[in-house]
Amino acid sequence: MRLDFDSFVLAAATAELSDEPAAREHADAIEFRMDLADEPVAALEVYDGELPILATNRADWEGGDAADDGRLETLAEATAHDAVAAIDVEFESILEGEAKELLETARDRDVSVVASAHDFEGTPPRNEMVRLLTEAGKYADVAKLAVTADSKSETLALLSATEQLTAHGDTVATMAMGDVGSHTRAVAPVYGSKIGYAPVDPAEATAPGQYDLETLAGLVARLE
Ligand SMILES: O=C1C[C@@](O)(C(=O)O)C[C@@H](O)[C@@H]1O
Repeated sequence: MRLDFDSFVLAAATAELSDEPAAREHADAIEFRMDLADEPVAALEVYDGELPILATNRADWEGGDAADDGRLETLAEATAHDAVAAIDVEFESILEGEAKELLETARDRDVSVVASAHDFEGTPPRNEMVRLLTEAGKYADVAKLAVTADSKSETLALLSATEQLTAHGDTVATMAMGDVGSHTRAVAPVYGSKIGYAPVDPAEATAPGQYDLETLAGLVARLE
C-alpha cells in the first residue's frame, strides 16, 4: 500500500496503534509516532487496523523523543510492514546524507516519503520557506514544513508559500504550530497543503495548537 498524497490526507497522530478504531471515522491515515511509543516495532507487528500508517520516528533534536542511535534503522524496519504506506524523514537527516539507505529502502518497498522540517522558535522569511520546501521536495514525495507563528502576517506568509508551490505542481504539507497559527491547520489545505495532523485524544497532542481529530476533520470538510 502507498499513500500518494494527491489529495488531502488527515493523519491521526498517536503513539498507540490501538487508537486506530477511534480514528477511523475521521482520519485517512494514522501517524504512528514511533519515538513516543514503548515498543513501536512490536506494535506494528500486531497492527490489524484499516487505516494506512505514516510512520514517524522523530529525532530528539527536531522536537521528538528518539535518540539518533538506530533511529533511521527502526524507521527502515517499519517499511517492511504492509500497513506502512509512508514514512516521515527529517529533511536535516536527508541533507546530512544519513538517510540515503532509508530512502532507497522506502523506494524499493513502494513506501512514500515525507521530508519534514520543524521550526519551534519562529517562522522563516517567506522566500526561505519556499526554498526549503522546494529543496525538500527534490528528495521526497511530500515536502513538509511546520513553523511557529507569532503573528498573522507569518501565517499569511506560510499560506502564500503553500499556494505558490502547489500552483507550481509541488506536493507540500504546511502548518503553523502554536495558538496564533492554529487556524492554518484548517485553512492550509485550501491553499494546497496535503497533510493535516490531529490527535485522537486532545490531551495527547503531538504539537502545540493542534485541534482534536473530529474538530479538524469537520473544519477541513466545511472549507473544502
Ligand atoms: O511533523 C508533524 C507535524 C506536527 O508537528 C504538527 O504540527 O501537527 C505533528 C507531528 O506529529 C508530526 O510529526
